[in-house]
Amino acid sequence: MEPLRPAGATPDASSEGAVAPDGTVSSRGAGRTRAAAGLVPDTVTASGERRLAQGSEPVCGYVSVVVDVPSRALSDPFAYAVPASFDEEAVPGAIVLVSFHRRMVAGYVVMRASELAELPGAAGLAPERVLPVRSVLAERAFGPVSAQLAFWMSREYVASVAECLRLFLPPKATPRVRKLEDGSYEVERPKTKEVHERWVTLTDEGRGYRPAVNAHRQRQLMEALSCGPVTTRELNFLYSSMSATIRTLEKKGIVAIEERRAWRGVSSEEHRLSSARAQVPESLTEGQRAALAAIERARKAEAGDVVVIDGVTGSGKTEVYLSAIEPVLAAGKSACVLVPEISLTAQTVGRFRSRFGDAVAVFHSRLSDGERLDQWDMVRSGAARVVVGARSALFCPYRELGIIIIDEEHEQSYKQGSSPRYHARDVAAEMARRYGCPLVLGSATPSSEALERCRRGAHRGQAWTRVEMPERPGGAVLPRIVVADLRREFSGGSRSIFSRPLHDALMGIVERREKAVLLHNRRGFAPFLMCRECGCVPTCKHCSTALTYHERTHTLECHTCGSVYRVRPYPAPGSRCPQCGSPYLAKMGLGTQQVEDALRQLLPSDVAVIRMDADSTRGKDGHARLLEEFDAAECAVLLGTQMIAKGLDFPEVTLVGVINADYALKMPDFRASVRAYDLLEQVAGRAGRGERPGEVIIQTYLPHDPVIRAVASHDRSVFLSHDLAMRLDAQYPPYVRLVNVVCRGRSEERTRSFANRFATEVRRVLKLRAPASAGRGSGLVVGGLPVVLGPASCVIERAKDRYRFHFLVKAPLDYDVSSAIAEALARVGEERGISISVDVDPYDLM
Ligand SMILES: Nc1ncnc2c1ncn2[C@@H]1O[C@H](COP(=O)(O)OP(=O)(O)OP(=O)(O)O)[C@@H](O)[C@H]1O
Ligand SMILES: [Zn+2]
Repeated sequence: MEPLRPAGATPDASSEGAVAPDGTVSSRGAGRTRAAAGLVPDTVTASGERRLAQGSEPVCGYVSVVVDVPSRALSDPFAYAVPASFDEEAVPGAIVLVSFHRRMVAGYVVMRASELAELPGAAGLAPERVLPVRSVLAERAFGPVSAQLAFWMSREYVASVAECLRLFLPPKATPRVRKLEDGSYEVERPKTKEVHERWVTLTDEGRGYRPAVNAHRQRQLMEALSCGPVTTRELNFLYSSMSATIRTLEKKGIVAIEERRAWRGVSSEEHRLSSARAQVPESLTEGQRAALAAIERARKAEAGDVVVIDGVTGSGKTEVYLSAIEPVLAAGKSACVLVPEISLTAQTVGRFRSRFGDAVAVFHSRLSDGERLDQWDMVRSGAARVVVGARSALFCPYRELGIIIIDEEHEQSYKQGSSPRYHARDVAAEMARRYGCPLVLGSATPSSEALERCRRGAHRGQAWTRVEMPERPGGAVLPRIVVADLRREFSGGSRSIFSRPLHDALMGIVERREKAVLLHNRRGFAPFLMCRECGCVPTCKHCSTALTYHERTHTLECHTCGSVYRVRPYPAPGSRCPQCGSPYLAKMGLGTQQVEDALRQLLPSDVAVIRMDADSTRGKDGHARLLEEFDAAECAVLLGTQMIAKGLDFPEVTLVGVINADYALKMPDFRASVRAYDLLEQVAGRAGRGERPGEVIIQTYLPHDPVIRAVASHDRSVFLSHDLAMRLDAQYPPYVRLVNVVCRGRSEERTRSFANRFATEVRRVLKLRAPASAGRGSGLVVGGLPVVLGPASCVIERAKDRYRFHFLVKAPLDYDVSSAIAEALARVGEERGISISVDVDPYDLM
């Protein structure tokens, strides 16, 4: 056996701890207020402005304003004076127009004081140097807690305060200030408008009114109104033009017309899915009662405690959420429920609406601007006190937040992929702390971060408690799991997509007229090589990650440390598996469409084959339509990518098949196996949720991998003990914190050298901050000093014509790594043509 040899770089090991000559470094104080330098600009056009401050107006107070300019360096607020005419509007939360460095910009008021010296950091400023607020662009858009949260997020995620504050604004409300050619400025306002509807109601007098026998129209109108108010739009639609009749009866005082705000996005569209209702169950399971008791304790404690519901698939977590929200609403407070974007289907939303009616606002990415704005206003006005949405629903203008619930807590989609790169779980925990309300995290496969915090019992001063729900209600049992060993299938001469066990099970479904779900996962697919005979996937010698195959250069590359290995994949002569020497070291890849074709060939034509992937679900109701089709079919197979794995509750599904579990297993990322485990456990959970028992068939070349063994035995510890030992050994979360810094630029050389300078600066800052007691060369992370790894090329080396280099910082859990990076960033400064992204607690290391 000949080992693969590195042909390129070796890992950077130059991060040595050393005693700093001087332990302290001055840093920019967050929340300090400065004076904005510059002259009052030329003129401002009054487009959209009600009025502008006059230079001579008396000053009635001072405000701290965060200016909305795209620079990380400008996070500190600046002081402005409040002219008397804006006394009432220039309050914290308002958006104002101010002049800043000779131009006009929008800014957010974060504090107000009557004397300049009362603003933090403004003590030394001379009042005559402070410029006036020129105009108020929008009334109060966020409250004081939101402002504090934005400052917290800015520090935690090394992002500008303005960009964090923007999260709390009404949808599309960020005003743009543009300089026109003639030197004047124009404020572009959001274009979305409110919609009002006219409602027709019977007056008290009208109730006894009997129209004349021949007054046909009037009789129709009276009948339509007998059950309650109706909109003029509906009346005109039902009885083509009712306007004249309405006017007549209004004059007589029989009906009244009232204008009300219409809430777009609360479509009373029928949910045809059988499972989109949530009847109150006759009794709760023991696990459900225990979970509710823990949530109730957290609610009473008012300390922002966290309850992790560790409940197997189908254990009834949704029912726990619904029951936990009831006392919150009874206390007059609001509830925020986050679900993964993919779960925001008729099924989940229907369950909440069937329990709480129209008081449920919903946020998902398919809403139009108008719908989004209305849903937001519904929350602000108090008309909706339950919000169900994807991660951004955290930032709604809640009236007294009383509970935050995050379903499928382990989901990667809770991490925002662009700046500010926050994680909804951590922001929610901080919000829970500030509001003193419980945070509930539910999952069948809780994240290792959540489990570790529960094991310790606390995190950042909040209590973390885990409650198990090990059983499905009503006697439903977890499905039987069969592992189909593809190596044996291959050596037995089979080249089919379906192994013998999966083939037979599908035939059983056809015979019994049941339903099956087939998973073909290709998310984040990076080409890799795998031995078709022994299942070996070449991994890096310096890192425990799978190597990525580069077709052009015939190399395997490690994207964590940069090592490069030459390779000849099958069918090139000389192809050899590094483990068993087999010539079948082949590139892996198979599309969903190919699987669909094979299914149609295999199954009789009266079996519905429904494919759900990014292509087939385009369009507004793509998902719902396909699910309804599956629901309505008598006998069907639902084939899809990971989007079919979660949350779906179809009792008639008795078979789940996984085409190839190994795509999910071997990704160049330390979280690859936990993602594979989560996915397999979730998809397996779609089987046997009803009365009939379920079966799961997992096809794999790696039947002995701890992930497969854990799923097969319904025993998470088989996987966890292996995964956690690896993470502790390699120093990965949940034992340390990671920060991934990516630098992008058109010039490869300049980007590389910038990344080097930045990494060097980070190392310097870390050294300076190290306590004198830290020994020389101490590179320990757990309980020791942070280390910097890299820079190296990113997995995706070049994207959109930009070269990408990254370095990783590993720091102890309680180390303030964000401020160290912020300080290093301030020292290297920004460079033209190079963009930097700082990702604290990253999920995507590609
Ligand atoms: N106490 C109960 N008695 C009877 N049926 C219940 C009870 N609680 C929940 N159910 C039903 O059990 C089914 C599964 O519940 P639910 O979808 O909430 O599971 P889940 O824990 O969210 O599962 P997953 O993690 O797989 O999404 C639903 O059809 C629900 O109506
Ligand atoms: Zn490596």
